[in-house]
Amino acid sequence: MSVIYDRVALIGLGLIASSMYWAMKRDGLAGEVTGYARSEDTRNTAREIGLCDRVCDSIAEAVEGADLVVLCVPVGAMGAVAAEMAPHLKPGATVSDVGSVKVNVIETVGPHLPEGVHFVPAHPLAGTEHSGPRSGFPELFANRWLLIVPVEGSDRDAVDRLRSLWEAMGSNVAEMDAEHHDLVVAVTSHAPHLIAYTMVGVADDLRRVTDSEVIKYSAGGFRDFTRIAASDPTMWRDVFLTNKDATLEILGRFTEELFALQRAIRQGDGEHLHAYFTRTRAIRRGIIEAGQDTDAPDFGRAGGRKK
Ligand SMILES: NC(=O)C1=CN([C@@H]2O[C@H](COP(=O)(O)OP(=O)(O)OC[C@H]3O[C@@H](n4cnc5c(N)ncnc54)[C@H](O)[C@@H]3O)[C@@H](O)[C@H]2O)C=CC1
Ligand SMILES: O=C(O)C(=O)Cc1ccc(O)cc1
Repeated sequence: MSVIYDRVALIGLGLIASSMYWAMKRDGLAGEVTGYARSEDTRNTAREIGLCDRVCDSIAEAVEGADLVVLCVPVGAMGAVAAEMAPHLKPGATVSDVGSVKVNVIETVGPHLPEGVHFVPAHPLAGTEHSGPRSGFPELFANRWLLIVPVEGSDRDAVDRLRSLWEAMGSNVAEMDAEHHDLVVAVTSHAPHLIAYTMVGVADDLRRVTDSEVIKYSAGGFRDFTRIAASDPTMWRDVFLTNKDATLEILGRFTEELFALQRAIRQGDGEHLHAYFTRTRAIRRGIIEAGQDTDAPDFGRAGGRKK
């Protein structure tokens, strides 16, 4: 594949930035890629493992001359990072990010960017419970969604170029407005993470069940919860603090439904439980039949896993 950006700067060298670097380098999508992380330890690790063509000791040096700058730091750090780099951006550069929340990032980053710099926020719906510079791998984005959230006046060419980079890294790209994005991910990602954190916390509190039993007898569902609950605490603290309204809205609805199911169990209302589970099963089957579950094994269904 051919070079899409001559110079790319990655700010924050963790799971997402390192996966982007390995994917871009594997397929020759970028010329020189510079990197910066706040901690010296992280910068040294990056140098040691060859993450980035040049690891810089300041943001100014990293973004100097870059055609694309991607902010890959926790959502709560985006505004401060944008303020620090803004005076050093090349006119005509594109600034993007990979944050899990979009309204807050647009509000905190946008005002710092000078005229003539194109802001194209984005969010890869791909990740793992691992973090840091050693955790990335080039296939992370393959067959995963990448949501682009253009801001008012976003330059069409800048959006299309960023889209072509993510498509070249294997993503399926869709565009969405910021409020809608934050509500969608509150349902599909943020509330589920909080539920997993809570369930693992409950198991940990329940002294009558020992840790070894929790691990030994974990069936699929709880095992997934423990994996999710091992995710980076800083990243997830920032997600909940910055996607507050949408997450609280979904958790409010969740609690109401949970109370209704709790009452059905207490009252022995099997009809309610059966009807509820029948409805949720139909939703899952609908997703698989529509070929929208890129994770599900392909049991010969039409469409199958996206290639
Ligand atoms: N981990 C995941 O599964 C996904 C994460 N995201 C988003 O991507 C972003 C990055 O996440 P990860 O790569 O997972 O995080 P990570 O924890 O692996 O890496 C974050 C990096 O940012 C650096 N950093 C933190 N504060 C900084 C600051 N003020 N200035 C410069 N560097 C700073 C850290 O040292 C670290 O190198 C977050 O905004 C997150 O919401 C998006 C999709 C999936
Ligand atoms: O590891 C998992 O199950 C995830 O859900 C990964 C993930 C985490 C945060 C995002 O904003 C997008 C994807």
